[in-house]
This record gives sequence, C-alpha cells and structure tokens, in this order.
Amino acid sequence: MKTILAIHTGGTISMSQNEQGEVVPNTENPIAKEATILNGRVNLLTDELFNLPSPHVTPSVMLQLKERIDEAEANGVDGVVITHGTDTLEETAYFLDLTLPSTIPVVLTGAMRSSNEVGSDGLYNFQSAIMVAATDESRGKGALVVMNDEIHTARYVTKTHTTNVATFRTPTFGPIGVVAKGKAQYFQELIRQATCPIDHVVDHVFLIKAYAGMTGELFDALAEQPTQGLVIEGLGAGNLPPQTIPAVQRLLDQNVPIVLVSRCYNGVAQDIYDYEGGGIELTKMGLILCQGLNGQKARIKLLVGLSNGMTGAELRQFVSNAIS
Ligand SMILES: NC(=O)C[C@H](N)C(=O)O
Repeated sequence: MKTILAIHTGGTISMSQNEQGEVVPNTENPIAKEATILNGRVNLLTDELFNLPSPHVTPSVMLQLKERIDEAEANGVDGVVITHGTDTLEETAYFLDLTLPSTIPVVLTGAMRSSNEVGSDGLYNFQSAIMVAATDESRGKGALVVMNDEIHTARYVTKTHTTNVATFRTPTFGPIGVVAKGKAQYFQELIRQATCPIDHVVDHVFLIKAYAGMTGELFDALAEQPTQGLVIEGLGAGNLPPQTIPAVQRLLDQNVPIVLVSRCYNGVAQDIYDYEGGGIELTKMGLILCQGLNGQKARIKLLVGLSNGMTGAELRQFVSNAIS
C-alpha cells in the first residue's frame, strides 16, 4: 500500500461559512480530520504545516513547504498531497515544480466552496489528489494541480474564475490528464525542465501589467528602490507603449533583469513587431522574453533563478523558453 503525506496549508478547503455567509478560517482544520479517506487503499499521513489563506502565502512559506517535501521524500513517502488556498496555488505549485528535485508525485489541490457549503468541492478534490499521488504514472511529472477532475501541470495552470469550481484551466496547452471515477488517466506528456536548487528567497522581484497609454512612472518608482528583478506583462505578443521606453531603459541601466511576457490569456510572447516599443526593440534592449508563462509564473521563475544566484546569460537562459 502506498504511503501518501497530506500537507495542509490552509485556504478555502479548510475554511467554513458562518451564519452571515462569510467564509472564515477555522482553528481546527476540517480537511485535516479526513485522515481515514481512502482507508485501506492508501496509508495517509497528515501534517498541518500552515493554516493560511493563500493571499498570506509568501515565497519563504513556499520554501518551507519545499523543505518539508524534501524531508518527507528522504523518509520514504510515495507521494505528497498539498491542500492550499486557490488564489496563489498556481504560484506555490510552480515554485515547487522549479525547486524540487523529487520524482515522487507532488499534487496540489484546494476548493472553491468551503467545508460546510452545499456542494463543497474540498473533500472530493482532496480524494482525487490522493488518488493521483498514489498513481505510478504521476511520478516524474513535477508538481501537479488536481481540481475538478482534471490534472494540470504547475507550469501552465491558472485560476480563471473567482468562484466557479471549474476555475483551474491550462490555456493554450490544456490539462495533461483527467481523474475519472477515481482513476487518473494521462493523455499528454510535458517536456520536463531541470530543477533549480535554492536555500533562500530574494525579496524585491516585481510584476507590472502594461495598459493603453502607459507611461514611465511605475518603472521610475522601481528605479528609486532596491529592485532585484521585474516582470512586465506586455501588450499582445509582447509590446509596450513607447512612452515607457526611457524608464524601462533606466532600469536596465541599473542592471535590473526585466522579463517580458504577454498579458493575453492565450498564446506566447514573441519578438515579432518592429515599431517603437515593439517586441523586437524590447528584446534588442535586453528584455528577456519568456514564452508561455503568465506574469505570476514568470515572476516565480525569475525569483527562483535570482535566489539561486544566477545572473547575466545564465539567468536569461533559465528564464526564457518556458515552452521547451
Ligand atoms: N478558494 C480559495 O481557496 C480562495 C481563498 N481566498 C484562498 O486562496 O485562500
């Protein structure tokens, strides 16, 4: 029988609705009590590591989680399930995907309806995640996200709806598998990437979204403080309004690595437009084009690379080309 460690970190999956209809954290985590779920089919261990709404999760919390998983793998568990708030679940999942050298399945899940709401999806998702973690084919796939009967890769999955239980989607590429009546089935293979060891996390890595008529003020503000890295969600295929360029150049002159992704939900950023502020000018200036990742994932990747001590060409190589 497989031994699966469930690490609980908080989020709606461990919250309840009060009489006023407000969703509130519990001091006793109701999902952690479900230690007998799938009894007889898996040996489930439970660790209540955190009890945080996921907007309270930081990169240093993610690092503590990674270290707990390393320890569990060294102690011989066959797989890990992490329950997590959905707001930042994709960032924690990708952080683990980038930093964990493990081959054991690491499966994140959460809920859109809290534990006592009608149609609560928490227990169901938890059970599905355990089953995926106990499946041999889930090994060596990096961090996975299991929600609403779908298996997604950490690299591309994103939360797309504020309340719907079908909120987690993988734009452009789609999920890599499904959970159907308790069985995990895969139908796509993701090209794996090398993982990156880190033992601390850097702090000042920012994310800015471009918009029509944007000017340089936000970039100027970052140039006034200790900015270690910046991700810009550019327009369309990866373009910026021309009025931003002098301020972006000022940050580059300060040796701040700047990563360019698209603010579009689908597609990849590319250097195809040759006009002022177009992707061709931006990449010639030295912005790092990161294809396929959304802004929050590209920020995690930049943060991990910087935390590893990468600079220059090595950092550029690590952050770019997420799709290959
Ligand atoms: N569905 C959820 O888990 C959302 C919640 N605000 C959280 O991320 O903690």
